[in-house]
Amino acid sequence: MARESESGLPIEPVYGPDTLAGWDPAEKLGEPGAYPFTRGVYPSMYTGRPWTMRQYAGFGTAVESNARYKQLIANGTMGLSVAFDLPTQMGHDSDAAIASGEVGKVGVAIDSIDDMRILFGGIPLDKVSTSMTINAPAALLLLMYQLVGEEQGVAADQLTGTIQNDVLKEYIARGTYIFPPKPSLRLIADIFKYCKAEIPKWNTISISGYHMAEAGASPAQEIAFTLADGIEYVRTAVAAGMDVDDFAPRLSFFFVSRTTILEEVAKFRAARRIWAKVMREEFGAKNPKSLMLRFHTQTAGVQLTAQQPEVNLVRVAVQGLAAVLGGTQSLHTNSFDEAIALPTDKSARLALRTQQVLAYETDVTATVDPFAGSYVIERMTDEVEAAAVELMAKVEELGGAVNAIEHGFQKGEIERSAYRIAQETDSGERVVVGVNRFQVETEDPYEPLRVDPAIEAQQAARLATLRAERDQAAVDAALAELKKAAEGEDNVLYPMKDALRARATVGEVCNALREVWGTYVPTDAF
Ligand SMILES: C[C@H](C(=O)O)C(=O)SCCNC(=O)CCNC(=O)[C@H](O)C(C)(C)COP(=O)(O)OP(=O)(O)OC[C@H]1O[C@@H](n2cnc3c(N)ncnc32)[C@H](O)[C@@H]1OP(=O)(O)O
Repeated sequence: MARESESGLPIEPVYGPDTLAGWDPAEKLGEPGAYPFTRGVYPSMYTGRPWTMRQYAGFGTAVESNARYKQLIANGTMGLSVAFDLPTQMGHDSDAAIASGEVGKVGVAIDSIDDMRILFGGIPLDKVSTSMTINAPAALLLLMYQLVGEEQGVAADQLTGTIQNDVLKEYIARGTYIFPPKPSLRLIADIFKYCKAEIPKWNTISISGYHMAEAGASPAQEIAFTLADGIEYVRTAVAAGMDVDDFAPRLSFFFVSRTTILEEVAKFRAARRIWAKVMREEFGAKNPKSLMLRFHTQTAGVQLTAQQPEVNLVRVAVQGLAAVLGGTQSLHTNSFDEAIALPTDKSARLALRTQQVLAYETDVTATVDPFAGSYVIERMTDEVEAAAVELMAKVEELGGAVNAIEHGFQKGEIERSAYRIAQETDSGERVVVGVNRFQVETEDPYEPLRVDPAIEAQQAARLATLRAERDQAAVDAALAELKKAAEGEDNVLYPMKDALRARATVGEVCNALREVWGTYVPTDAF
């Protein structure tokens, strides 16, 4: 009997040559590194260079996070990935009333250029690529990174990295939005233009399905809604006067990797094929780099369990393997204790070691796209692609990603899928080892890492010093210029950079924009 995949598609007990009757490898696959990029974005893939091992980290103050980054680099990590605390993500200073209790909790607290300088102290920005998971205030953090680079003597055209900058999925699944869709999209177009002119090697956005998947989206929904968001961004930038080949090579993506290896591999391959077609056929992109869907992967946090947490090491290895077999460019493997608390030094190291085993002890990196031609993988790739394309057509019928968000479409679909998963887990139909089967009577005690609550007061004291020391008139003048640009059509990033250089804080800059653009309030249907 056929089993159902996570996307609700059939998985037959046996596939054979008939499965691929009429299937044309030239059309469906092409060569690795060539249209439609099913087999991967680079001709040599990991035989030329392994994926970037990029562990998401950050907590407490810039001092603690800087120490963690140095430890990760010493252990062999290949790129940095910064987690910011919620106040920073929402554009509030650490001493704002609304920040109370959250400072430094889920990531590092960054209030100003002073914190950013400490965060990257002793880390040469021309040698490392840095991803920053920041959305509504993405422009601010990017500019502060550029300013720190300037202080280190690193020219902007030498900087490499990524800002997440994907506000549409914040409305759908993640929640750290500030402004309404229209000014948010305008800000994103300003970022694309600024990077093209000033920081050309920067990946300007990481269009993310990960959080939708964590909220319950199936693999087909995950790629459909993510690619639909991608289409909205491309339309926005084109409408703002950019040539598609001027910004599309620097778009990047971010997906989850679950324990269901076969469907995940199919998903990654299908996503590449859909994006290549959309970019060529709908947007007329000519540069092959514009057609390449490059992506980061994080292993599925939602599949980790607080029960028997060491079992998560095994899950993460399987999930990481799926990402590598699917051709990811960059990977974060979760730490086994992440269902309980922030990773300790040891668990963060073990997570990285998992990637190193995959890269250097297995043979899956010895040949490109090892699953190509497999009856089941090629069939599933076609089926996930068809399911995703169908969902993307529904988004189009609703008028594109933003209108569909305002109708509550993506959220509703994801919630239905999440409900199905919860029901299957409750009934035992979906086995979760250690949770609904193979439990133990008593769990081993576990001592999680805790963030020191005193850091909130420390950050507030730093802010008080900063406000006393800086040239307030210069800050006020720069913020006034920023507001003027936000009211009109000038690129806001240039006056924003002047304000940040003058030591305006994250909260002050975001408040200036809030005054002009307002804030987003979800609609009832949402
Ligand atoms: C859950 C949590 C939350 O808070 O909610 C989160 O969201 S955490 C979210 C965390 N997010 C992230 O960490 C996102 C990470 N994203 C990225 O790093 C990027 O956007 C990425 C996916 C495009 C990967 O970039 P990367 O620099 O690591 O890797 P690339 O593939 O671009 O490779 C780096 C350079 O090496 C070259 N290169 C790589 N492989 C090959 C090969 N086989 N042959 C020839 N060249 C190659 C590339 O062309 C590129 O150079 P050139 O550039 O010159 O072409």
